[in-house]
This record gives sequence, C-alpha cells and structure tokens, in this order.
Amino acid sequence: MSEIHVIEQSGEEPDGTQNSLGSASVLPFPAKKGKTEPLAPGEARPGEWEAELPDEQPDNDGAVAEGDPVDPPKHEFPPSIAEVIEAKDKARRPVLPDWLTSAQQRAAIAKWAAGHYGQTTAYHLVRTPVYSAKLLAYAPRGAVRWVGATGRWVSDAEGLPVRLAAVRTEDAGEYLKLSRQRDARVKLRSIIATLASVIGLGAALAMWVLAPAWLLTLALIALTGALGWVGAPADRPLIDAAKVKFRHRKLTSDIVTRAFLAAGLTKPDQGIAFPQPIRQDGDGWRVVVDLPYGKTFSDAVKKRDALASGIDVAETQVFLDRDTTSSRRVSMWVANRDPLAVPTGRTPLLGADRVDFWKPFPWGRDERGVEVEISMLWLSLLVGAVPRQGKTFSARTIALAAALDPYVRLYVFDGKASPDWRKFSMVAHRVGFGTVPQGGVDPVMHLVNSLQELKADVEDRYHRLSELPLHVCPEGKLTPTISRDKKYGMPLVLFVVDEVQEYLMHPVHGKTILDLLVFLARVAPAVGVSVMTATQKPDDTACPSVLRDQHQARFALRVGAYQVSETILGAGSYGEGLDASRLLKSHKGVGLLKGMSDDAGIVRTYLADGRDAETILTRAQALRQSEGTLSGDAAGEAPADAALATILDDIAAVIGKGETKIWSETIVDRLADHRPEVYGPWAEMDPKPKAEQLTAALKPYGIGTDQIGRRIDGKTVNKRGIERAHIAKAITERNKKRDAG
Ligand SMILES: Nc1ncnc2c1ncn2[C@@H]1O[C@H](COP(=O)(O)OP(=O)(O)OP(=O)(O)O)[C@@H](O)[C@H]1O
Repeated sequence: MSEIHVIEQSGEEPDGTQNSLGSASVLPFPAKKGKTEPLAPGEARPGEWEAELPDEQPDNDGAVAEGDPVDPPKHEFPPSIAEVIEAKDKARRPVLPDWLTSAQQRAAIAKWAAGHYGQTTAYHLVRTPVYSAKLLAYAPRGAVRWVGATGRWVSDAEGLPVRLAAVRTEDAGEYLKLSRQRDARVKLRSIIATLASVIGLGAALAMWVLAPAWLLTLALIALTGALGWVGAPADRPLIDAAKVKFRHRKLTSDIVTRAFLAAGLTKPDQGIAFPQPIRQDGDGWRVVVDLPYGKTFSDAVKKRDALASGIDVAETQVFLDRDTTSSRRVSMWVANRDPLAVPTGRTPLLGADRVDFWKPFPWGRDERGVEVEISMLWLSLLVGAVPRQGKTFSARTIALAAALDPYVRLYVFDGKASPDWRKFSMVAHRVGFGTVPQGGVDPVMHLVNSLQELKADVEDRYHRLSELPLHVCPEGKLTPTISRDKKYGMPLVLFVVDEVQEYLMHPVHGKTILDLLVFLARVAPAVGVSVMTATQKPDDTACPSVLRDQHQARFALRVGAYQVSETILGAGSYGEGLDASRLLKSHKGVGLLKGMSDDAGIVRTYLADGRDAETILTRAQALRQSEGTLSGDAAGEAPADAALATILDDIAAVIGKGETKIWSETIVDRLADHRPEVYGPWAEMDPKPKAEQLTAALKPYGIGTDQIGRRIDGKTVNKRGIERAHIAKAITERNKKRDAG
C-alpha cells in the first residue's frame, strides 16, 4: 500500500531526495514566497507533504544512479504454462503456405496463371502470320547453312585446326595418326550421308507421289519452319517476347523501410520493426510494421500517398488496416495492380432461385477478392456518391436480394424517376417514381402515405410483439417464423428511397417526409423494417444530418472531397483510413462500407444491369405469386387507404362536439396541434397553398372544393365551410370499401 506522510520542512535536503528513483519520494511543494517561521519538530504546514512509493523502501544503497538500467529484470517470475503455450502458438508458422491451404488464395493464383498464360498465348497467336513470313524468308539461308554444316561434318572440318597444328610443329607421328583417324571418319560419315540422302530423297519422292495433300503441306511447313529456324539471325529472335509484363514486384524489408523513411514515419536511426515476415497475400503482399513509439496508425493513413511512392506503386495499390493489438502497428497490403479497377462481375443473384433475407447475402468482393456478404437486418443504410459512380446499382442489388425473398415487403421510391427502379413495380408493395403526379397518382403523396402507413405498422408491431405468447416470441423480437407467418402480418420490410434529396427538398411535403424517415430509420429496424436511402447530395440542406445520423450503416462510393466522405460515413471515418474521395472515376460500383459489421472496408459491388434486374424481378414476381405474397401496388391493390384515411379520422377528431361547419384554415391549424409531425408543415404554409393542401388531401374521398369551406386571406371563397356530415359520410364509405377489400 502506498503511504503518504507528513515530513518536516527544514532547510536541509530530505534523505534520499537526490536521484531518489528507488524511493520515488516527491519533494515538498515549494513553500510560499516570503518569510517562513521555523516549525517545531513533528509539525507541518498544510500542503507540505511527501508521498512515498512503494511501501517497501529499498535502503539508500539501492537508489538508482544515473545511467543505471531501469527496466524490470526480464525473468523475475517464471511464465505460466498458458503464457508459454500462447507465445509458442503465436510463433508457430503454418506447415503449408497460405496459397496452398486457402481456397481463395488458390483461386487468386489460378486466376492469375490463367490470365497471364492466356494473354501470352493470345499474344503469340495473333503474331503467327508475322512469324510465318519470317520463317519463309529465312528458310533459303537455313538451307544453305544446313548444307554447309553437313559438308563440314562429312569432311571432319572440326579436326582441321589440330591437324594443321601438327604440321606446324612438324610432328610427323601425330600428323599420321590424325590423318588416319580423319580418313576413317570421313569414310564412315560419307556412307551415312549417302544413305541418308538416298533414303531421304526416296521418302520425299514417295511422299510427293503418294501422300495426301494435307500431309504434304504439313511436311512442307515443318521443313520450311525448321530451315527458317536454322536460318534466323542470331541477334534477332524469331519470336518476340510477349510484351505483357505485369509490374509484379517482390516486396522486401528494404523497400518497406525505404517507403516509411521517405514518408517521414520513421528516422534512419529509429527504423521500423517487422513483427511478422512479409508474405504473399492473394494478388499482392502483406506486410505488418511496427512504427516507432509515438507514431500511430492515423499518421500512416495520412501518409498513404508517400508510402505508395516509396514502394513505387500507385496509391490505389496500397491498403492500410488497423491492428487492434497496438496503435503503432500498421498492417499494409500492397496489391500487384489496382484491384479496384478490376470488375467483380455479375451478381450471383442471377443464379439464385430465392434468397433468405434473414441470412447474409453476397453483395460484392473486397479489394483482395474475398466475397463480402451483408445483411440488412436491424439496420438502416445510407448510400452516397457523386453521380454515375454506381450508387443506384449498388443499392438496387440489395433491393434485388430482398425481392428474391418472397416474404420481404418492398417499398421503392425513386426521386429522379430514372428507368433504374421501374421494374420494381412488379414486386413492390408500394412504388413511386419522381415527384410529378402521373396517371392520377402523386408520387410524393404516395410516399407520405406509405411512410405513414409504415409508421403506424411499426408502432403496432412493438405492441403486438410484446403481446405475443412467449413460446411464439421468446425474446419479444421478430423471428423468421413470425415474419413469414401471414397471420401475424409482420413481414420483413425494406424501404428504399433513391435520390432521397428530391423528396426531402419538396416545398410542401419535404418536412413531413423527413420526420417520417427519421422516425423509421431510428425506430423501425428493431421490428424488421429497414430503411435504405441513397443520395448524391449528402449535405445538410439536401439530406439533413438528423436523418443521416439515424443510419447505422453507410456506403460511400466516389465523392469529390474527404469532407463529403466524412459526411456520408460519419465523423471520424477519415481518421480510420476511410476516405471515399480517393476512389477514382474508373472505380465504378466500388465504395467504402461502414457500420454493417465491426469491420469497415472496401466493397466492389457485383453488377446487375437493367436486363439482369429484370430477369431477377421476373423470377421474384413468380415466386411471390406462388407464395401468395404479392401485395399492394404490385398486386394492383388500391393505394394506402389506411394512411389516407387518417386525414378523415383526424379531421373528425378535431371537429368540436357542437360544430357542424368549420373553415379550412381552422381545420389545418387544429390538425397541426393534433399531429404536429404530419400537419405541422401545413400550418406554416401561406393561406392559399394551405387551403389547397387540404383540398388535395380530401379529394380522393369525394370531398370536392365546393364542400370545403375556404377563407383565404380573410376573404371567404366558399361560405359553406367544411361540414361534419361530409366527413362522416366519407368515413362510412371508406370503411365499407375497406371491409369489402
Ligand atoms: N458494380 C458495378 N460494376 C461495374 N460497373 C458498374 C457497377 N455499378 C455501376 N456501374 C456502372 O456505373 C454506371 C453508373 O451507375 P449508377 O446509375 O448506379 O450510378 P449513380 O451513381 O446512381 O448515377 P446517377 O446519380 O446519375 O443515377 C452504370 O451505368 C454502370 O455502367
């Protein structure tokens, strides 16, 4: 235990205070300036005390002198068995290299080999005519060379220099021996050459007369090829080297150290440590580095460009991952080529008969080609990017997966009315395109109604789930069984709003839509209703932070600046190494995913183009028809009556007991008090649009302009006022319709 005790303030140094690290004594606080009265022994002034650490004081002899080692002794306690085992476990190297044991690595290598050798073969195949022409041109010279070489062989030309040397030294004995050997050799070789010529000529004649044309052609090609090969000049190779060299580089510790030095992350006298050997990882290299003390992963993230330059690769080839064991440890993957520009291919959904939306489904691949599976359960997702980067396509692949689960209810609204989402009307419970009314349907009003419908449903789900018997709903949460049982009416829901800013900036309904979306994104995921919004304008005006912040998961494709990336991915994402502004234009469908799981990272989404989407949606529609789950707009059912009806019910609720007629202005104001989240914005409108708003909302119920008492700017437009009787009649009719439906 530490002990604090009072010491006497005296003019002398307390014992052991000089370099007294051993006793860890703390000097008394300096006394106040001015004259100090001497103290009686045992007395102390307030605040003048000394803390001693630790309890057990080594005697003064044990005090640490300058230069003494201060590290604790290395093996003070024997390590436990568990520690030894853990250390050994960490140090053990795998028996087989990664690429042999991991199917993904094997696939990456096989892919590389197929690509490399395929390309080399294609390169030479394309150049076959050039090679043929060269062989033909060199063939005559080849023939001459061949005849000459044969002549030299028969005449034993290789022995000539030795014989000439014997002549020069006038060694008669040696010369005679060599001459005899030469005569015997020439005789034998002449016989062989004559025989070979006779047989060769005979075979050639027989072939000329008897062989089929193809065999003759083949033989001629082979002969010309062989002669051409022999006749080719030695300094100019007949076959070009395939000039398709990939810039593969072996990453060595020297290169890595150079890069970290160049990036200013270490100094020559500090260096960096390599806690693990550099190894090949997929189509690249994995290197783990310990920075000098005091440098952090965030420092390395800021220097990514410089690191890439130090390794001499493009910045898109360098990926930094945080290592949870130490903030100075950086795990770096250096790709052999820009992996984000390599398309991932078509979505596997094309080959899927159906999807279980309760389970993760494949959405794309990461930078190393490892498949990324995502789940939309219990969360909302925000997708953001500049136009034409794949925002819609990536969001649509998720909606397509949902479509292939017949028990998922889809709501699809697209603020831009692009063709991308149109085919979802085959399966979606509610759909709306753009903001302009068409065919008697106002998509904005339809969105508001759908949101209100869903809001009521979500509130209801909370009640119903808590009331379900324990054996059905043991944890008070939605389960796959409950969600698929039609009697509970609580299917999983995916609410998609693409180009959400178009709706949020709507002059009349923008605020209502915002409030409802905020509610759903915040509250609904817990009862199986997920919201997915996509926008090209994630700024505060177009897509306020009050909505953005409700999304637990974020996906940012390429954006213009790191600030925008932070806006989409959330504050602090840049410091974690997530910066979507670094993505290139060529990185279509590639984005940074955060919040879907504990890990954040890159996803190269699978591609589903318009035709693929139609194929999948046709299958999804058939699936829903056979399961009897096609509903709402897709089934041709009337629009969200229940939600529209709330206006009738709400008006009925705000008409006082004794009132029979009431001005529209008054109604709107009362409605705003009654349900501010829905009617608040109406009340803030100018008198004219305020009156029009109510008129438009009541029109579907057969309540015409002449039945609505309007007073605009104090001037009465219609004297009758809105009548309780009209509202009551409309409600009766609505109920009749609903019961019949
Ligand atoms: N995963 C992908 N793989 C390859 N190409 C893709 C991928 N996703 C999208 N693209 C390409 O990018 C183009 C733009 O995609 P998309 O329409 O989704 O962009 P957007 O960001 O929604 O654009 P806008 O805001 O203009 O609607 C597509 O036409 C497609 O060719």
